[in-house]
Amino acid sequence: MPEGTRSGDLKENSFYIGRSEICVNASGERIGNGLFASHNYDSAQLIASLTRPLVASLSRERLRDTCANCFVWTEYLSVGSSLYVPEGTKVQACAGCKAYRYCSKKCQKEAWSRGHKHECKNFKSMAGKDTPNAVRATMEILVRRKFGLISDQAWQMLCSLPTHLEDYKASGKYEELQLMATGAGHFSGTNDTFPIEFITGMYGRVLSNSLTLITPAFDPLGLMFDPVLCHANHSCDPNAYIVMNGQEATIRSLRPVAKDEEILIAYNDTTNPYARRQSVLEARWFFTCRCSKCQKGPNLDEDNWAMKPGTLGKKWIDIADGIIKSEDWASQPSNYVGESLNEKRIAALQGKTFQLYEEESQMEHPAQAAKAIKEGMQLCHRSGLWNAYRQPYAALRDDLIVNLLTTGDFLAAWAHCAKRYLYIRPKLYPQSTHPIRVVQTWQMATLALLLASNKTQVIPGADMSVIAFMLVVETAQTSQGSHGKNNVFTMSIQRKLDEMKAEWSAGLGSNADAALANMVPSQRALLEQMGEMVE
Ligand SMILES: C[S@@+](CC[C@H](N)C(=O)[O-])C[C@H]1O[C@@H](n2cnc3c(N)ncnc32)[C@H](O)[C@@H]1O
Repeated sequence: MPEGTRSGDLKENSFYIGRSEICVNASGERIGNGLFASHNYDSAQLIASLTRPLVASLSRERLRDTCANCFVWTEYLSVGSSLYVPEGTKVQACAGCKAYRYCSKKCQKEAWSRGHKHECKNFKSMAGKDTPNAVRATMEILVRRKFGLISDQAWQMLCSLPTHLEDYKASGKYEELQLMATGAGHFSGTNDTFPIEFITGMYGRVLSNSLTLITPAFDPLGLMFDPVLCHANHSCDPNAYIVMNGQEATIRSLRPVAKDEEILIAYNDTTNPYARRQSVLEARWFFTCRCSKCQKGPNLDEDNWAMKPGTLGKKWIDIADGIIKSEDWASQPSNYVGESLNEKRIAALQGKTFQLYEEESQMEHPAQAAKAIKEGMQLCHRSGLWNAYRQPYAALRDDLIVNLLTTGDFLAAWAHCAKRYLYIRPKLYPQSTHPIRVVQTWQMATLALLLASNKTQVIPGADMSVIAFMLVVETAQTSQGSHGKNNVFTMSIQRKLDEMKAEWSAGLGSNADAALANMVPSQRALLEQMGEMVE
């Protein structure tokens, strides 16, 4: 792809596509394209904005409660999402296919002219079939191209993305790919337009290049596939990220990006240990990551254990040996720690915690999930091996907080939020404007507001309304950097802050600012004590 290529849908022409510096093979040859900055950017700046990803396909779970056009999610929202979704927002099924739902006539009309008019009957004929979203996305691409709704430029850019067909063949998944592609061609009525080999390649591109479609609060909704966004390569030490604002997708800088530097985002959780990151990237995207972080090997904070392998207690040695004997995953590369028996034992315990984490993330029932989360966290804590920030301990705690909020155990949720706020997030997300850190702090602020309104006594002397105010002030500032001033998430926090300031002024009069400033230091000190309430 020549330098200077731009997508027609871009609002800002602030990057170009060129030969990637990070996509290299073992001999250092450049084997792919990537996005490069056309200007210098400071951290927490907008690099580019797209009115809408070319294709966005909701997951099965979100099809029933999310607008297929503007992606507003309407039921059982996360704390982050419930901030900006107007109460009472509902979605209604398309009368034709009954598969897609829309929150308004306007959204339905937009989707209809974007291409749904050509695919509605296809989805109707698939009623009752549990079609994966990558197949639906492939069908949409094929239909829209067939009817001239994807420009030649966007099409060429899509077709230049790697299909990874050879990798699918090598991993024994090619036949399944062909089967799905045959279905996509048949049900979209495009098998007269595109040969099956081409459709298989396009399906391979969707599987290995699509990004996660998210809400502005980073809740996963499905996948997106876009000629520009999908040219961004991965780094475990990214300089940028994608944040959504309704339909709009923006690329923002996580740290300063120099003109002509490659724009790199994270495809997976970069807080995971080295071996885990490598194997996830290999399995899902078929590459060996040689980013600046991976080049340092398993020697960074993410790989630190809280104690030496040889000092593991007898009980844990027995548990680990039991796992090694009975479970295949104990010796998988993703759990690799080292060659000695003690390191293999640690790898087995690590494998167990990741297994529990992955299982609980799939569980729909909060009580079941809570059991697996607690088991995983106890293993991390009681074995003495894990620092609070080492994965999956930190991720289990994140899920525990959501679980406790769902079941109404607000005080326990608060204790874990305080622990995370003080001891975990500065390690995992050192930038104050890191979007995950900002969303987590907002979750904590909402909880503080709730505890304040319930007049919950967290610890003696604590005034949760002051603590809530401090957290809302913090997120109002940091969300401007993480999400941008015009993002619905940022604007809703700002509105909340204005409301709170008005309430404080009504209560304390013209001295409100000075009185609050007086209370903040002692409440901050109490908040630090709250970080010690849980293990
Ligand atoms: C979304 S595409 C990115 C654009 C792609 N590099 C291209 O040439 O069009 C994802 C694919 O890019 C490659 N890729 C992305 N990040 C990489 C990295 N850090 N190292 C090696 N290959 C990478 C992998 O082939 C991956 O499946």
